[in-house]
Formats: sequence, C-alpha cells, structure tokens
Amino acid sequence: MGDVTTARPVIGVLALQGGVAEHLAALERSGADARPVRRPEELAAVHGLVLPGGESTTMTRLLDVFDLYEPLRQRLVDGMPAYGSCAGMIMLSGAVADEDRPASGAPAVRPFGALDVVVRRNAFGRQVDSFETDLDFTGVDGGPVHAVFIRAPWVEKVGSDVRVLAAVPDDTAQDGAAGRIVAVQQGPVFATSFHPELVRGDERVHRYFVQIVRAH
Ligand SMILES: NC(=O)CC[C@H](N)C(=O)O
Repeated sequence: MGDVTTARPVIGVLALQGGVAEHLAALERSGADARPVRRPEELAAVHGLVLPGGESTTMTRLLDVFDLYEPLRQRLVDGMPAYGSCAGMIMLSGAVADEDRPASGAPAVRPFGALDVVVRRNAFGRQVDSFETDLDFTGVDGGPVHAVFIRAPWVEKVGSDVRVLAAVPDDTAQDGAAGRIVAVQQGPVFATSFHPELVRGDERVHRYFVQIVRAH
C-alpha cells in the first residue's frame, strides 16, 4: 500500500442507468480514478462505489439482470465505502416507507440496508416534483451546498448510529419540505436525496466521498 493520504483511490459508479457520466466527471475532478461498474469483476476492483440517481425499482431489476445484486450486497456487508444519490439513497437504505409492493412476488425495490434509515421514495409531492435550494452540509466547508431535487426521497427515520448531514432549511418555499432530512451517513456509507453531480463547478460533496474512501 502506498501513502493513503496522497493515493488516487479507485472509485466506481454503478453504470446500469441514471447520471453516470456526471458522477464519473465529478469524481475525476475530485482526485479519484473513476470507473463505470457493470460487471462483478469491475465491482471487485474498486475501493468505493457511487450509486447514482435513476429509478430504484428499475435499478433493483437491473442489478439482478447484471448479476450484481448479491456481489454488491456482500461488499457493503464487508464495509466498502459507498455514496448514494437519490435512487442510490433508496438502494442504500434499510426500508422504504411507501413501497409499491406487487400483489405477489418480491418487492419492487430491494434496498441493501447499508444505512439504518427509512426513506420515503416519492416524498416531495407530485405537482412540483423538482426543486432547488441551498443547504448547510455537515463536513463540507465553504458555505451552503446548492441542492437539486428530482422526484427525490427524504429520510423519515434514522437509527442511533446514523449521522444527519443535511436537512431542508426551514424557510424553504417547497410545501412540506422544511426540516426534512436529505443527507445521512453511517460509517463509510453516506447518501443525499439530491444530485450534486448536476451542479457544475462545485465538487465538494464528491470530495467528501473521496476523503471517506481515502481514510478507509
Ligand atoms: N432522481 C431520482 O433518482 C428519483 C428516484 C425515484 N423517485 C425512485 O424511486 O427511485
């Protein structure tokens, strides 16, 4: 092993759907060697993984199709650092409050349980399903982070080992959103309801993850 404080960690982006290219670019700018992950061998070669936004039911299905569900579950059990954005947060959670369970068979979303939280998938209302706000992010210096929410989940319950990193400010114009928890961390795993990869020129959240991977 080289000097862990200066080495460029290899960080994968789960590349089955969603905003993969934006995460890869943000990670590269944040000091990581970033690679798309679609196969078990690719997963085995990374020090940490980003689970991007998209659609958590589709992501669950594609993880099965690409034979990645079980290997990824195992790496999370083994303590691999991970960062989930939006649908990625849902996949890392312990349970989904508003699960649309089919009449028979397996649930449509099978979260990995790497974060001891309950999320609500379609949380921020249907009429206005996207909004943006600035929020304070614990562990990220340099002022508020601009947060873009797109059909985003929020965190409804947190276990005692979970640290809340960010919540929607109380003066938000978005109905019912004030005070909602939108970023959490447990050990080397963290998640945001919003999409920092869409904010050009601000890599602070990705840098935060690169630091976690380096320290691990
Ligand atoms: N932008 C997103 O990732 C949306 C997440 C979506 N609502 C889901 O259930 O997976």
